[in-house]
Amino acid sequence: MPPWWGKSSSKEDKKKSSKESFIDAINRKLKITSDEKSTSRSGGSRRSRSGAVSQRGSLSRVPSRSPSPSTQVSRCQSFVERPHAQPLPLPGGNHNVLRSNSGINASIRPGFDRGSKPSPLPKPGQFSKKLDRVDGEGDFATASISSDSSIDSDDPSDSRLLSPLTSDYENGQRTAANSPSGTKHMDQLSDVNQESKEILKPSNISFNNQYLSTSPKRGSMNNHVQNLQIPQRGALSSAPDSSMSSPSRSPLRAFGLEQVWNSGPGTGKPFSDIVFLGSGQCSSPGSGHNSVGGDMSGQLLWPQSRCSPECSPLPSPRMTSPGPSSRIHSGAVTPLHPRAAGAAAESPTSRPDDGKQQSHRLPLPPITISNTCPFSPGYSAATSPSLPRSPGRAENPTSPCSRWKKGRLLGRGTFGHVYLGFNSESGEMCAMKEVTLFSDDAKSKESAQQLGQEIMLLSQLRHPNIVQYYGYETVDDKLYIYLEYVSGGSIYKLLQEYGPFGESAIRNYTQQILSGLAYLHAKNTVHRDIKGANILVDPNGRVKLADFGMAKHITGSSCPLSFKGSPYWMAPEVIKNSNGCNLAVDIWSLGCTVLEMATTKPPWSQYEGVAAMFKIGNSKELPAIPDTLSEEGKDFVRQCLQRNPLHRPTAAWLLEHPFIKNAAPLERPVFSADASDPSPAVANAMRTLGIGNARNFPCIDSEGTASLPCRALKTVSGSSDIHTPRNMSCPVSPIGSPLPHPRSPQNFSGRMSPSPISSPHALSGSSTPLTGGSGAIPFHHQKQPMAYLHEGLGIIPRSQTNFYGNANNPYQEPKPDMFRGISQASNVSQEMISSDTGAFGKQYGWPGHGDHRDFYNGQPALADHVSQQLLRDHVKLKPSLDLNPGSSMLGRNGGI
Ligand SMILES: Nc1ncnc2c1ncn2[C@@H]1O[C@H](COP(=O)(O)OP(=O)(O)OP(=O)(O)O)[C@@H](O)[C@H]1O
Repeated sequence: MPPWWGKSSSKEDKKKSSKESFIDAINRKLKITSDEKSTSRSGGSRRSRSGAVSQRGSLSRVPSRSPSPSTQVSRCQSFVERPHAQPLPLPGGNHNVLRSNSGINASIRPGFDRGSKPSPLPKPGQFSKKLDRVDGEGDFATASISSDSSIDSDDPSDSRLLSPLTSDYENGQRTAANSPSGTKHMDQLSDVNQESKEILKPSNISFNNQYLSTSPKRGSMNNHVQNLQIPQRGALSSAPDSSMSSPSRSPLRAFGLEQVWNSGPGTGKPFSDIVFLGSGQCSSPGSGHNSVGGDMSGQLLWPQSRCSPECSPLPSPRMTSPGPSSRIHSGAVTPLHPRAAGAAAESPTSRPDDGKQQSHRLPLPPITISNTCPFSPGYSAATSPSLPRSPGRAENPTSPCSRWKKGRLLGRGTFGHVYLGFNSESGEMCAMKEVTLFSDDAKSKESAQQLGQEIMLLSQLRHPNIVQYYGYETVDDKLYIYLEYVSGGSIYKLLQEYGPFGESAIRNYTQQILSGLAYLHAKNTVHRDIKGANILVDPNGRVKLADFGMAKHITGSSCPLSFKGSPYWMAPEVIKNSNGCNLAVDIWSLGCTVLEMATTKPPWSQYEGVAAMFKIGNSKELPAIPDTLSEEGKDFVRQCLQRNPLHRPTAAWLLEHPFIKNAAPLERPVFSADASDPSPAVANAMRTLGIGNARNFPCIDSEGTASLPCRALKTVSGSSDIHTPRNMSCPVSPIGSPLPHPRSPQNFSGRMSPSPISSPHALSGSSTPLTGGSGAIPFHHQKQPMAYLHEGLGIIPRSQTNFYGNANNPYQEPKPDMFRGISQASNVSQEMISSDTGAFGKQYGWPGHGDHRDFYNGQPALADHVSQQLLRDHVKLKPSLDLNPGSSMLGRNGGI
């Protein structure tokens, strides 16, 4: 028995106990009600109409089985994703195995792996030796662990750029070109270390220059893996550090200072992150793993030591999540449940007599039924009370969400891993974000609250340019968050694959990003991690904001200091810790993202991480802007990159910028001739929900300012006055559009073949330097009295206009003629805007001056008007639904 098993009993007990509290905390956070439970249970008849439904009632309440194998094995799950992992044998041949390289055409292929042979099980001793050897090599890291296991290919700091151990799991090819970099970086680390201490003095950058010392030895690792790897207070974004939670992370991939310092273009490690800890907890770079999470008191971390099993072909028994396989393309993410998957062949901790645990339906029915299955009538973001786990549930295919099977790995993030989910009954797909919960950490309660807050926030969002949240559930020690599946990958990935976008694509994508941001900001919520890696694109060219791990609802009462984001996209005020929690930080990041789309790199990428942050935070310089962008594009970027956040236009304003207004529409409309019909999956879900005529399902326009029936889209899709009807996807379709694919992103840019990543140095030679925030902007200086649209909240007299009105922001000199045409906006939008503005303005004295919108207290600001309208429309059809924003209705809608 491996040595760690000796401790597992007590630790497992402890963990189990703590997990309960963790899950309870989430459930409390999401306001579980017995009504929800009742509702979902009573939905059996309705569920029966949908293949996607679950049958909660089948759950038994048999006490939990012995915990040791399941959790141990599940932690080793990642090993099956390793490059050389063999397909697991599927006992009984009765498997529903998802194997798909495409991820889109996943199909159930019973017995697919029947001929596969498991890899020989490594002996524990071998494993220990391997670790020890690795440890010995890993002492270069003097302090702890940073970062996550994220080798998400979407991430600019993708491990492919860092290590030969990594590879493009999309292409299934190892990327060896950068192989020397890792060693080089390690060698440089000590020098860099000293340099960083200088650079990171508080006088320069406002965060604590503390290093979390931990031993690179496994002793420390033990502590890590026992903990819920989610940063504490305020670190929504900083998910559990996967390097800790998932030792599978390669040290060469570790994101810490070593990457920041070596992330310049010459290093092949662009856009790496510095990892800050919130009060000692790990936070890790965002999916880009260039994200910085944690509060300003965060601590700078050193990269992960070489404890990573990636140094070893053997899986760590302490893996908390699937390891960052460099051949994830292989689709080798086993559909087996973690308890079965890792144990069967890959894990040294597996037990040969565990066959009865090897269910092939993933995820297994939850131990704690947090909510019902997405798309099921009983589904709700709210949850039902925990239920004891039935040992027989693995064999019970009728439990909630049991029809959702975990497919290939889509990407990795700070919180965990994202898999394709497929419902073999309905054919629906979704993205399953898997987060491993370890809750014996003393601060797990707080972490649970954060995670619950993120889920709560997501559940409130519904917009065609925001990845739709469907719901969540817990299975064993894992939390699954179900999201709309966006199959096209991220902008970052497209840039890496196809090179810079053409201006037409940039305009179009930017418009959609802005639409999502306008909606988000209207809810007084800041994303805080806008960048190419966090923006997904579907095959129709529709853009979806994703990764709300750092999102924050800004309440009027407090705005804690935050140091969140991805350094190269991070606004100066965030780095300088001066009012870094404001909506305008997203606008800055958007400007960086526009440059990223134009050049494949964010601004200041010619500087290594900390130097770039220093530049951003302290220099008056603004980045070069490529001449490939039009004057309108350059101006748009200048608007976004104004150092003073108060001078940055709002998202709603920017939607009227010529760069956006003149954006060419998609070649093909999102909606076909029969555009009034939602996708079959949605229609099916609606029927299941008993909502009524799917053809009248209301949609949200891109600004979150309107709620229109889908059928209206056909009419307004050609209108330039409403920003994004053509980009609407209404409503969320877990399957995707049945429409033929319009031009692909590469066709936007006209670049069919990958182009080399342009050097920022080269760019500087052919670019127009930006000179401060108020450069030569033609319309910027044209002043005339006018009304302003503030975050979609209404026409606001000039004298009251402020881009980001709040108590801390003095009014800004308006941007007069910038959006001259706004008052001539369509009647539809005008009506929607003005009708809401009055009430809101009266009630809150908008804008600013201390009063803040509080969408979460039931006050109907315009953005919420959309949700309210949605709900009202639903209620007309289903009067029994609860309109209370805090009720399960929102979650239920979100589950469509
Ligand atoms: N809805 C989705 N559809 C398709 N792929 C997705 C989806 N959500 C996430 N992914 C993939 O998974 C990756 C990681 O997801 P995401 O960034 O949301 O995780 P995270 O843990 O929140 O990351 P971060 O470290 O940035 O906080 C993405 O880069 C993307 O490749």
